[in-house]
Amino acid sequence: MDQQTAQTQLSQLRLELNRYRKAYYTEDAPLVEDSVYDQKYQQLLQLEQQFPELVTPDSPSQLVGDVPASNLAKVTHEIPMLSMGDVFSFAELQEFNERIKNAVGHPVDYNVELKIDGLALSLVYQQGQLVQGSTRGDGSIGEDVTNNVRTIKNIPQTLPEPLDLEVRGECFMPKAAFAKLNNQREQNGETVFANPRNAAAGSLRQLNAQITAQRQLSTFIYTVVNPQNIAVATQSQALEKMTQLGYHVNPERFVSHDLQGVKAYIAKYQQLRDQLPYGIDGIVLKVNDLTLQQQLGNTVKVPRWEIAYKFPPEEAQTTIHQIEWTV
Ligand SMILES: CC(C)(C)c1nc(N2CCN(c3ncccn3)CC2)c2cc(C(N)=O)c(N)nc2n1
Repeated sequence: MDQQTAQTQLSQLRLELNRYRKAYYTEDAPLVEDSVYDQKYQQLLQLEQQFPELVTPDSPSQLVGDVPASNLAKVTHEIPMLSMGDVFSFAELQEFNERIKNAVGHPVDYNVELKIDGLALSLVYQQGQLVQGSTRGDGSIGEDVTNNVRTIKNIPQTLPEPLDLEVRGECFMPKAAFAKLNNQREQNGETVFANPRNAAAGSLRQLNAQITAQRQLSTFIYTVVNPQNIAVATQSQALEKMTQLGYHVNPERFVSHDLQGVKAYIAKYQQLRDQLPYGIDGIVLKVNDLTLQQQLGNTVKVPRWEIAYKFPPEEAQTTIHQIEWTV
């Protein structure tokens, strides 16, 4: 069968199966016999194994393999994990900059960071000991993944200072680990993950931490929730301090005094994107001065002092060019 036919059949099967699932799980009114659902589902799995590049995140096969959220204990975030405003053009970044300049009354420095394509993670430490790891969830209530984060090698279990701290970052699966995992799953006749972000989410949200331990997850930490505890005045100093405390912080960052530097950074990483050993889906601009961040405050869901610039979706990856990166 050629890819085109497979694509047509797969989208038809996804439509039917998602419709059956919806009827079965939400309207509690099955449309077809289980045997019909299973037969079509097996058809989908076989086609996806033959054409893994055709797997999409909305495929019914992407829902298995990780624990349904309901099985993990819930965690309430004392400080909500806010969303990020998104823009899709440099002109919109300039508007953002103008808004900030008007609100603050003068130009400001921005800390510019890569936007890692993973899932947000919160880590709580008491007296320098890791006591809780949780996912973002809906921003207020996430899932307890403490046992699972203890298996992630670049998360410090103990800090060099007895600090009470909450840090947040992105949990991701490196591209090489993702390729290896999907090959293994294909060999074992299991479903494959559509992309590294789904693979990271499915691997982190496991009831069995031993499964997480085999998935080579990684993190980049990007914020301290209570920076007053580490005596820093800017986002860039906070990231330096977190590096000293043993956290894995993304090195591709810099402080920009104007948007020209940001423009060059965007061009550089849009070029380098498919050579990075991890997925990115844009860049993040943050007012560097933490006092100004407080003054600017947050809207209900989004801080006023940061903005994410999203790259256009990456074309389907065919090969992964790896170059040595200091990560
Ligand atoms: C601390 C703030 C709120 C400014 C913040 N929030 C972030 N995020 C919030 C929204 N998130 C989210 N996730 C799912 C649904 C809605 N929002 C996912 C993370 C950041 C994500 C990255 C990254 N990916 O590399 C980053 N370098 N800095 C961030 N900084």
